[in-house]
Amino acid sequence: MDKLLIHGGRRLNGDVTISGAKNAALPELCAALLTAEPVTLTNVPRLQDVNTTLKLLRNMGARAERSESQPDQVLIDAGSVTSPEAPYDLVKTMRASILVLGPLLARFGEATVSLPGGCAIGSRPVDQHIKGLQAMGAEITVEHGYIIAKARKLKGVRITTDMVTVTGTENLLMAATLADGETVLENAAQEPEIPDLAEMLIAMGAKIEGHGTSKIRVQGVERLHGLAGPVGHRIVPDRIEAGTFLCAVAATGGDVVLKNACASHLEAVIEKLREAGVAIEAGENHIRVTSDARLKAVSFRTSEYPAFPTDMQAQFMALNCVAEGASRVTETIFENRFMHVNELVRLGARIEVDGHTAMVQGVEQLSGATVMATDLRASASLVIAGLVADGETIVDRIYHLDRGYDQMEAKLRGIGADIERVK
Ligand SMILES: CC(=O)N[C@H]1[C@@H](OP(=O)(O)OP(=O)(O)OC[C@H]2O[C@@H](n3ccc(=O)[nH]c3=O)[C@H](O)[C@@H]2O)O[C@H](CO)[C@@H](O)[C@@H]1O
Ligand SMILES: C=C(OP(=O)(O)O)C(=O)O
Repeated sequence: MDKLLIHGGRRLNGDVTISGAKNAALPELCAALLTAEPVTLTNVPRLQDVNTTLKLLRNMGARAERSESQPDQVLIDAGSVTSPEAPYDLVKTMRASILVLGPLLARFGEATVSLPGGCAIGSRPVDQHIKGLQAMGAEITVEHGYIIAKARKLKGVRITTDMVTVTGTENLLMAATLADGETVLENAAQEPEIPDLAEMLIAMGAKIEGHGTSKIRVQGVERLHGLAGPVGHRIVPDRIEAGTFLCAVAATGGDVVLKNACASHLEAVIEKLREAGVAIEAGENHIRVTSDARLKAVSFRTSEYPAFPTDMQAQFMALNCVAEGASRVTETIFENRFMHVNELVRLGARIEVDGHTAMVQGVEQLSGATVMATDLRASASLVIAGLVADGETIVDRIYHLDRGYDQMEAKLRGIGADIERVK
């Protein structure tokens, strides 16, 4: 099993290119199921989750391949889908597989999708996806661990989800594009990946308004067309990858330009970094981060976009571990997203958890050790901690990291980190 071997203490300098967003790529690959014509996506990150989605689409009979000549481009042709099914073997490795449910049901009138299990960060039910599709007229049963959904034709309705759900909004949005009449999604998620998905659907012929706000209106159309051409739809930059690099440079010190990064999608994180003493210059298509002195600890609370993202909680906590003073980190989205705490403590951090809150007392220095990654962003926080720790850190179980970061260790090496992948 691959591990990362890190020798801490190097400053980071230079520039690094941010990849396309995992959380936009996954729904957008699934959106290609809404049409029988080919769809091209560009700026597709090289991630295990993308490979899993491509496998899932091929398993249904679609053509889904990465271009050999242009590796950030993927072509999907769902004209040949024969089996609208997502089996447990593929779904269990990636919760976002649930995103095939809406598109399959809307286009084929049926779908059989394995229920995703819980995961390290929480139980993560999909009841809102199911309730929304039922409101649109689908008959849904759950049998033998599978969601079995049928609908001759989905119908447009007003849906108010009980909470803000990102993939729930995406599933219902995709389903609504081919429904009969108007669907209004109230309490919709506003994460930048949703307007990006909506723009792709609009380019395919969908009629959508209000994306990026909490109320999305969709007028169903008879059919969607493909998105051919060399660009097709270009995936928005990954704000969480960018935020992770900002935290890494903030922690180690240095001067780095993130290219292909969108500062306006990271306002809450950038504000907190500035509060900590990090200099950030936000350009049109880049972000420059400069950090010299020891940072000040900063308290924060995760919440739905545009507030501080839960997907940045672990990485920012790593920063607080070596900052001056005490901070309070409150997680409001997932019930169990402090799995990194015990591993950070093994590196010498001082953290106490009480329910949804972690109290972090900054220390002057962390000391390298072997630690275990438990989920995607927990892994990233351990990498950041390893980059500042004294001596050698080994981060084990990095398959979590490979799920959502595009060549993280190569990118970090490119800006001066001493990090390598070992068996
Ligand atoms: C592929 C993708 O985009 N993943 C992101 C997405 O996950 P995901 O879409 O799974 O997260 P949600 O926004 O749905 O979850 C928000 C909260 O709602 C709860 N909930 C959600 C749906 C539902 O039917 N019932 C229910 O109770 C969840 O358990 C959680 O407590 O948004 C999360 C919150 O920003 C991010 O951490 C993930 O990186
Ligand atoms: C929790 C995450 O992803 P997923 O929803 O794919 O598990 C994440 O990206 O941090």
